[in-house]
Amino acid sequence: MNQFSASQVSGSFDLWQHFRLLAMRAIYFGSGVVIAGTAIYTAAQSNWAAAAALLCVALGFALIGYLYRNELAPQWINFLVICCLGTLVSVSMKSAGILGVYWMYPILAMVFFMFDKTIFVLVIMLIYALFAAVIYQVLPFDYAWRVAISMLVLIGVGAAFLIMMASMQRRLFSAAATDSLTGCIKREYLSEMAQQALTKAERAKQPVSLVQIDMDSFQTVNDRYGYLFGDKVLEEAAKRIRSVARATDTVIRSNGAEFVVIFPNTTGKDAAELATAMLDRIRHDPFAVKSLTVTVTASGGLAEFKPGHHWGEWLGAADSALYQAKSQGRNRLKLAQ
Ligand SMILES: Nc1nc2c(ncn2[C@@H]2O[C@H](COP(=O)(O)OP(=O)(O)OP(=O)(O)O)[C@@H](O)[C@H]2O)c(=O)[nH]1
Repeated sequence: MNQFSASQVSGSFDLWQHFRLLAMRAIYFGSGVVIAGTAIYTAAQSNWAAAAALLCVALGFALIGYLYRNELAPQWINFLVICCLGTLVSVSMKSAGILGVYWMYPILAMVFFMFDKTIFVLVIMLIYALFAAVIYQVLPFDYAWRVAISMLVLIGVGAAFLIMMASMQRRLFSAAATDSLTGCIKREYLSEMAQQALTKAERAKQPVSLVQIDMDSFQTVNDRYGYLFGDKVLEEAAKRIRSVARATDTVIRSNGAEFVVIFPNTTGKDAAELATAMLDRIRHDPFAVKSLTVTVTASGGLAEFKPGHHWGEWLGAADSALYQAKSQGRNRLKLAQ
């Protein structure tokens, strides 16, 4: 329908992924610079072996930052990075005691940007468990429990921030992608929605169908009853289409008086039943605005996706079927062959 799922949000409008990319670049280069500084400090104390090791780590960070400056690094690289930082801080705790604690907080904060939500919880729990074990070993109990609790607070605040970001992003996407007249998704997102539906269907080896619904002789409706009346008809027609669509279906206003409905996990036969119900809902009850009541019909062209086809061919097949429906007298549904 016109609600947006998390996967739809993860399309072109993914602010969080963009923000993560910027943050990760800063994290890799920033960590590289900080570790290089520590290497210089260590060298100044004539601890050459440790200084050389730190310098290698710093160069490694800078290299990852450079290689992944335009895309997010794979999760396993981030996992190695976080393990490396965790180990450095744990070792520094052993030698510097409580001074090492100050590095634990930024590392915990980094985890929020480094991992996809699928493994984020696991990684943050692992890192927290490591840090908690080290602080309980190194610090007196009175310090250790306070530090452990303050870290939990940081994780809680970070998690609340992530949840708020996700909800804000959904709202922003919804506002930007919704057609103000009909409440359907705007035509600009049609190809993206079609491609997403195809990718999911191919991955899950499921059928997927779409129908293109076009209001019949809409120019005549506008000419006879006025453009504002036409607007009300489009608004109401979209509501009727959505009232038949299931929660998983996507309704897009693909043109002036035309809608596309994508039916995931639905064969052409089952989609035809839904599309017929949509056309019935449009034609059966007259559209009423003030004292004016007018019966309007619509035509539909339906196509089930054929494996190996391009999404453009899929839309083209539905378009040809719609053309047939129009040329055979309108007010009917045609299925693509
Ligand atoms: N009221 C209103 N009309 C619109 C809007 N967008 C497009 N239209 C009108 O919708 C009509 C679409 O016409 P067409 O689809 O080309 O042709 P038609 O008259 O519907 O005829 P067939 O499609 O052949 O049945 C045009 O007259 C457009 O001006 C809109 O937002 N509001």
